[in-house]
Amino acid sequence: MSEGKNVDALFLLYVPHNRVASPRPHRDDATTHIRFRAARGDAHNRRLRYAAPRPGLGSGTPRCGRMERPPRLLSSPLWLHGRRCDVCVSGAALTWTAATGRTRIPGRAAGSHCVPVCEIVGVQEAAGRSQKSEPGRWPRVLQKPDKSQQPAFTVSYVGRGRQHRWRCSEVTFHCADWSTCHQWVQTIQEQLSLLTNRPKRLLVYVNPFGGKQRGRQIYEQKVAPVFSRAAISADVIVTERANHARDHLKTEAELKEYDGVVCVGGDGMFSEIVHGLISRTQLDSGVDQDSPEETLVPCSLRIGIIPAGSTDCICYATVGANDPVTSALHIVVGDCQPLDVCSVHHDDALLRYSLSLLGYGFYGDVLTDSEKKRWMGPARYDFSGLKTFLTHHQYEGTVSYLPATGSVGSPRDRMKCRSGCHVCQHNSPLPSVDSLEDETKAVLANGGPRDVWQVVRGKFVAINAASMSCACPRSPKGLSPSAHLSDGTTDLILVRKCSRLDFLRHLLRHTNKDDQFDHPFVEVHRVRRFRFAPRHHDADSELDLRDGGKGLFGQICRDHPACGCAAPRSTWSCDGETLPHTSIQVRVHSKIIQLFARGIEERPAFQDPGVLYAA
Ligand SMILES: CCCCCCCCCCCCC/C=C/[C@@H](O)[C@H](COP(=O)(O)O)NC(=O)CCCCC
Ligand SMILES: Nc1ncnc2c1ncn2[C@@H]1O[C@H](COP(=O)(O)OP(=O)(O)O)[C@@H](O)[C@H]1O
Ligand SMILES: [Ca+2]
Repeated sequence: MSEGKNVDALFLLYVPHNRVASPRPHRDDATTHIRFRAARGDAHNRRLRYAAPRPGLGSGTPRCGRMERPPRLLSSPLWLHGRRCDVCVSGAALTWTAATGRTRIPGRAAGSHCVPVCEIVGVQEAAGRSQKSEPGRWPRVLQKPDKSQQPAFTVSYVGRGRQHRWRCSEVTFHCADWSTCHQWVQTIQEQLSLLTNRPKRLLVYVNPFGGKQRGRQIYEQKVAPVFSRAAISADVIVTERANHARDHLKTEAELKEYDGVVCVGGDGMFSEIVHGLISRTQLDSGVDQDSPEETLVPCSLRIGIIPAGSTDCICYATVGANDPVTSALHIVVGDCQPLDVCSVHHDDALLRYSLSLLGYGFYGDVLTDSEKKRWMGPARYDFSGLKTFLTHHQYEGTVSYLPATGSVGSPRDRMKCRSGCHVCQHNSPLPSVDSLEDETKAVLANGGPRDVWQVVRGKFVAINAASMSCACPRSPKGLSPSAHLSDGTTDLILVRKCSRLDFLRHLLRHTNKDDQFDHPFVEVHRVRRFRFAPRHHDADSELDLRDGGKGLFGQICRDHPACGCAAPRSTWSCDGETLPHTSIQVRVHSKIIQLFARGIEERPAFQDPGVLYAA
């Protein structure tokens, strides 16, 4: 969800009447455990203040900085770390302020705090002593309230750490009596139940062998507690083989029962989920995926990625961090980030879909070599990367591409895709004719902008298509730093024949601020489609590759490029999987899937500035 959508969500939260004081239906919901009941007018409740929203409010910017005061639903003095606080919840935010200047809360820059309702994870009654959360750590499991102890409730909420990491923070308020405590819990839960974008039931696939083989522990120790705090129920499947998740999604899973699908693993595991969901959606809609000209039907279920793989580039490029708790919290708050998907065909057969990197030459060779060294874990890429760099092969072929005419932005404009990205918003959906400039209308009247295929022939060290930045811990800015998540294009990077030293210079620029495209042997184009054909393309040699490219013929040519028996070939790597053909056609399909993410936040949408509403 973008910052803008956050703001919209806050507006939606304004409640048109005093819900708290009115009698309400009894609801026993196994998931949320909300029990509505009439408010009692006893002595304690008189200390609670209920306020109906005033007409005309709610038009201010609902940030936690200075703003118009939103209508309060409930406010009362409570105790935090033994000190009195004025606590208030509105449809927009939970706020608490130290009652006097002298009673400032230790460890806080100022005595006022604000948590937007849309960033509250959950609320629970929690009796007992005051509880302090440890920054960066998951709060310990709360004890069931012991009625003989002091009544208290704990609010868990999104806290922002460094480098786009989120953590589950918590604050525990102590109340004078249980009645007050119940009222607070009910009121906050009621506001949370109005957030319709939040998932309630998830289907989770865990790859126990991805990355450092910690997928299962990561889910159990870091993610499940967050889901449980948010009252999300999950059906968990630990995969038993490659493509288990894909096949289950494609044919068996009762998708209607879920609000989203989550994978715990790396980019390869995410790719399985995407293939399963896209195939299921196209099958259900009667779309022939083997036809490169078919328009794909977008998938309705959102996908969450809990990073537990080797590269985790999708997570890094869509959230800004590869941190399981951060990703779990993006799922809890119900974020939504559309993504482009490239279909990769060989003639009239779909080979795969690609979301991040489609690479031939250097990255294809790294991937092929690294697959034999899976036992090394994520380090296999460094080992195979060095080996492939030293062999320094070049591959001959023809690249044809269709430039993304009419789209905003270019690969070298340094406009990074961030939360609420205007390039992605502008480039689709297509603008209505009325909104176009006269000049554009004239071009359209003359038959539209001409789609002219461009052709490049030669020897290449690498041919890469980056449909997103492909930022990852190895290269925090990525293969194409200004590529966009959902602009309907992919950045085609051609690294022509060059010396090993020049290629090293190019690679090193992926790790510093210099422009990796600023070399005479590198060109980059933003495209909607492209094709590649290796030199001496013929059907028989494709068959060799279909056997894994490991036939005697293929091996000799790769190892002895000068033998003259045929041009050496690389293999395409598609999001970490090798393709069985070298001759391919690629087409970008815009916004076909959606993630539980919001794009990388430029600045936090909400901060805890210590200054709240203007008086
Ligand atoms: C001298 C230092 C040079 C450093 C250059 C680093 C450039 C790294 C760019 C990496 C882009 C990665 C794009 C992501 C691809 C993934 O889909 C794929 C599969 O991931 P996973 O399932 O998690 O294993 N990963 C790769 O193809 C790894 C490429 C690594 C190349 C060194
Ligand atoms: N239970 C399993 N056993 C073996 N392979 C699996 C299993 N579950 C998934 N896979 C496959 O493992 C591959 C790599 O998984 P991934 O989670 O992406 O880890 P990594 O990032 O280390 O490559 C994926 O292509 C997926 O198809
Ligand atoms: Ca893109």
